[in-house]
Amino acid sequence: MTPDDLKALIRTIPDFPKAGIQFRDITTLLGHGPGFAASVRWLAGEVEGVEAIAGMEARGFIFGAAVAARLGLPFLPIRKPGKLPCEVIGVDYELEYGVDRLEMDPTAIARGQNVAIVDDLLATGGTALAATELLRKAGAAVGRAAFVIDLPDLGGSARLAAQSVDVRTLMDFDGD
Ligand SMILES: O=P(O)(O)OC[C@H]1O[C@H](OP(=O)(O)OP(=O)(O)O)[C@H](O)[C@@H]1O
Ligand SMILES: Nc1ncnc2[nH]cnc12
Repeated sequence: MTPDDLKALIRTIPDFPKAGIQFRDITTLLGHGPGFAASVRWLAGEVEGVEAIAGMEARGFIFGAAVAARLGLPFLPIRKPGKLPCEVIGVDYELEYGVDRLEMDPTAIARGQNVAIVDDLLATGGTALAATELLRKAGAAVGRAAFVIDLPDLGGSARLAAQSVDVRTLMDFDGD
């Protein structure tokens, strides 16, 4: 399947979760077996060579865990607040339509371990930057991040690049 075939599987819902947001919904891609498989294959190819995959709750778990299993790598869940039973480190952040917090177990990775971030979508980059900060605090080397969808108008890709993260995106939606 081509990137255009995969893009055609994304559903756009206007004014969700707030007025003015064009919500790019992956539910329809996940519901298409060959499309989901092709997306996971593409993501895995972009991050091959790292030692672990980190994914952000919730949609990052879907793609991140599938990529980690495909590559035979550990998967590191970065969670929304209050979910992890252990001591955590956390970061508050802003995203396209709100504010939130991410937490992780700081003992989950070895110092210097080369970790790639995988998520469904990159918008302002708030989520991925918070994950990068957390992973680096825990001692990881974060050099790469891969996303199915980029919203380039919101600048996340440039923000991550400024933090020395090599960003890979399968498709973009720029105001269309
Ligand atoms: O680049 P940003 O502006 O930070 O936006 C991108 C983030 O927004 C969505 O997650 P959301 O917080 O909506 O949570 P969900 O995965 O639980 O749906 C998406 O899955 C990304 O993680
Ligand atoms: N426009 C958007 N569609 C889907 N998920 C998002 N996360 C942040 N912005 C989003």
